[in-house]
Amino acid sequence: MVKVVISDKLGEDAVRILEARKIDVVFNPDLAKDPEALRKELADADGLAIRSATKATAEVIANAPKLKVIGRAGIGVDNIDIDAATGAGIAVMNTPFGNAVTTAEHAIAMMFAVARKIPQADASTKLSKWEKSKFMGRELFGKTLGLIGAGNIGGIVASRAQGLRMKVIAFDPFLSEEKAKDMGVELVSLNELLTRANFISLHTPLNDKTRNIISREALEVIRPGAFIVNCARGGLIDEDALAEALDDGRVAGAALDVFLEEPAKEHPLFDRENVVVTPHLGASTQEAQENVAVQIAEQIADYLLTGAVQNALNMPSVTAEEAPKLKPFINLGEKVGSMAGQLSEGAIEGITVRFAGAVSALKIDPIISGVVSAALKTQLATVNAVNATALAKDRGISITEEKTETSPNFGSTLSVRVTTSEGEFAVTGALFGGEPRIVRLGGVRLEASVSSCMIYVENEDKPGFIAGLGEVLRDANINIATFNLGRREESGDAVALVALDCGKDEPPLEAIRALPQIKKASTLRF
Ligand SMILES: NC(=O)C1=CN([C@@H]2O[C@H](COP(=O)(O)OP(=O)(O)OC[C@H]3O[C@@H](n4cnc5c(N)ncnc54)[C@H](O)[C@@H]3O)[C@@H](O)[C@H]2O)C=CC1
Ligand SMILES: O=C(O)CCC(=O)C(=O)O
Repeated sequence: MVKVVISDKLGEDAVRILEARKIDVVFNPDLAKDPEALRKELADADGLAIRSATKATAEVIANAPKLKVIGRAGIGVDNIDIDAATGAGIAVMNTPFGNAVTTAEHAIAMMFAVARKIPQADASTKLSKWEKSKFMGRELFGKTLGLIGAGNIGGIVASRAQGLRMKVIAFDPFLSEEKAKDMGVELVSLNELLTRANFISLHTPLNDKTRNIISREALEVIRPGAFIVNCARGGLIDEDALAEALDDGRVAGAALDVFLEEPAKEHPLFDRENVVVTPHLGASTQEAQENVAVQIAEQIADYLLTGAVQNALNMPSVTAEEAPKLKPFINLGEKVGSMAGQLSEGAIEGITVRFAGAVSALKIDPIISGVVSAALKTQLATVNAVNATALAKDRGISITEEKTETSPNFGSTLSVRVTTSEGEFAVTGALFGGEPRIVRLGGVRLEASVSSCMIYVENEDKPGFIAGLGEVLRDANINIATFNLGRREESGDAVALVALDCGKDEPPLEAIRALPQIKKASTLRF
């Protein structure tokens, strides 16, 4: 039975959805704080569903040998080691839209809270102080809001702020002028934003480029009296430098939902009058939590049960409709790619995948990933369908795709040509009743199904060879399951693909290579 561990506080709907799809669910939010218990649960788990409390580190991933998918019920994936997951062939998914409105609303609420000192006034009033003159605020109307990052959440914040009649400017190097214009947002440099904005709101992911984007230097040029709102990630602001800027009045106030270290139970910024804080509540509404729980449960179940891929950060998307159509071709691609890889000699320099016939109209990226992963397995221990194309690129191996709409003799064929330092080798396969068949091998036509233990033999086509091969196999006590023959037209050499009942035993390659007419003999494992 497929098993999914939920190690964070996810909406109960996630459990209901997974169980309805006959998935064994372990729902234990305490696991987020107990790495040892999490490791034990993950020993036989296929999926892991988390929010932000669970840290899916390289160590956690290395101890989860069956894990196929990590699903983040939310947006930020900085608590997941994506490189480690990719290296282990684990798909990493998130739910990019489920909590965006809620988080944008929190940013707007925080902007009001810090501008009108609502939390401080609330606390004082409840202490019967009635300090009316102490809590003089600032209006948002007519002010400039500077967004650092204007994607999903920043975009929603922009539209809400425009409703409040604020002028919205943004620093986002990846946002086109056209999109910014549609949003009614003026694109500016970071420096211009810092010097112009009355309110600055952060909405970027945390990465090496954005870490400390509100740096000490940024705070030196910031418009005096600006307010800063951060409902994205703690590491975006240099917290020490912010404390100083708040103290000397350069920054009028800060509203922070996120912190460098979380949970943040004690923090130097907490003592300040002009700071409003919440405990990473950006996504915490019933609506958002239902959305992300339902979405991630469905995405995980779809992936584990059908192969559909949605919102993955490390693999191409495949819809639930595409998945069943692709599955047999991915399987065919793996067999053909593996055979081409196993029969090539020398370092692989390039892999060309040619799609002919109906298959050319399908989404081919997942098939290519399967081909490349299978072809490179002979050379790279760590390759898998998730990291294959990236790994190939890394090693300077070119991946080329070719498509033709027609396939003369079959509905569809898939050909893989592997180019190496020593030459090239090509294999073509087709589906017969949904099962992979090899229909061309090294330029020779034949028709062979693929089984777990096979040998490939090239020999001078002279009488007596097959009998000799049969004797060698008989002496090794290995039964021949199927025997497929073809002939190379130009040289007249024969090619044979022989399926053997050899289990884990090695076929007697040395004895086969000693046969008089032999030119080449290789074992193939699938
Ligand atoms: N407080 C909370 O509970 C929540 C926080 N978040 C966080 O909010 C942030 C934004 O999320 P989304 O809007 O969904 O992401 P998104 O990916 O839709 O938007 C991010 C935007 O940042 C821009 N960007 C990337 N690098 C940049 C750089 N170096 N400088 C300026 N802009 C840059 C991108 O072009 C993009 O437009 C993320 O960090 C996410 O983790 C998301 C949900 C809840
Ligand atoms: O799950 C949460 O409460 C945090 C959400 C969040 O930070 C995100 O989705 O990036």
